[in-house]
Amino acid sequence: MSLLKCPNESPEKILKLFDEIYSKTRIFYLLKTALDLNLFDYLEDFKSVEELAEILKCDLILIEYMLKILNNLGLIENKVIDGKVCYKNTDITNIYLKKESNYSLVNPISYYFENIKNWENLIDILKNKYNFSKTDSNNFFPEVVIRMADECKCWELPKVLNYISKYEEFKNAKKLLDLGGGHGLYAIGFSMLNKNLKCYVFDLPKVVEVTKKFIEKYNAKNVFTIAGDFYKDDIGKDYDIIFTSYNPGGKNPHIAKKVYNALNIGGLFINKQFFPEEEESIEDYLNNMEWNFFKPAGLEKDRIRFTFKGDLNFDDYLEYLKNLGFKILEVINIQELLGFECFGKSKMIIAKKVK
Ligand SMILES: C[S@@+](CC[C@H](N)C(=O)[O-])C[C@H]1O[C@@H](n2cnc3c(N)ncnc32)[C@H](O)[C@@H]1O
Repeated sequence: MSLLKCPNESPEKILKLFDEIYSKTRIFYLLKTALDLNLFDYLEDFKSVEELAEILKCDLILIEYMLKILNNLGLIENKVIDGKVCYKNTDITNIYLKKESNYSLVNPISYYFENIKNWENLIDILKNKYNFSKTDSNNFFPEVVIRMADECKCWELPKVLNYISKYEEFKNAKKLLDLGGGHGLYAIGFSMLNKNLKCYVFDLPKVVEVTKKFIEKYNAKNVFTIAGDFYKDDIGKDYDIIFTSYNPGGKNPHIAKKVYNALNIGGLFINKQFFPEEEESIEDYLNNMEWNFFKPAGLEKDRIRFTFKGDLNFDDYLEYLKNLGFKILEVINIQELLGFECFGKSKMIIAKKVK
């Protein structure tokens, strides 16, 4: 091996790949630390680096750099006050990154910090050294739905509620089912928009215990829970609206049939789901890998993220609904409704039972 001769290809690509990824990973852990320290809760008003380091009991130089980085990321802004550089949250940080804010995303974001541990253990997961089927869906979902509540109430929930409230069928409805409703915020919101509506949240027994707490929190007098498993149990009948959002049965023909049977003629089936149909980007591959890390009992996951055994693809699902006796009134692209895309592409189908 000669020290005087270079290999045929430069190492630039390899070194840059690792360097770029390392930089992003450092930012990831820096953000985690900022949230762990509740740093943004202290930056509602301008504070100097010294003041903040003192409050947090942290190293002055390191805090100074941390603030410079957060400033660079657009999460905080700076101003010189009495000759000292001071920092405070930008508006978006005040809304979403303070623990105590009404629209705090701190809990949903903590999902990333939990999940990254799986990637640290990837070799064990790949070699199946971990038993990732230990938990079942009844124990797995209560925590998930609390996170989803915090997340949806920031944007998706009000957008969806207001969209649906325009429908005459909604205005005239008396009985609504939120199937796999989890936290129940959709049902609670619907009951606020139509005072004559009785709303039922159907979900697994341990999840409805969480739903009840949200019902109490929002003092929702017209919202009730039904504990059950929608694959096995009766979901009730005589509904004017059946709403369902991101539930594992949302692309399943048997659940669609149950919904059809439980709806009144003229009633609406409103189904908001991810319909992942292509797998092409590195993000898709990563997400699908992650989806396969973990298989709670009671959930028949399929290979692609957000899909389950027996699911239909989007076109076949619409065809199936039409054959059952639904008229498809609208398909809404959720990312257009939200104004941005995150977590993948989802659609909301609004179908009317016509026969
Ligand atoms: C991803 S969460 C969606 C929660 C809520 N609908 C939302 O969009 O924010 C899926 C929900 O389906 C419920 N679920 C899953 N399997 C179920 C089953 N077999 N029977 C009843 N509910 C189920 C979960 O407990 C959870 O509340």
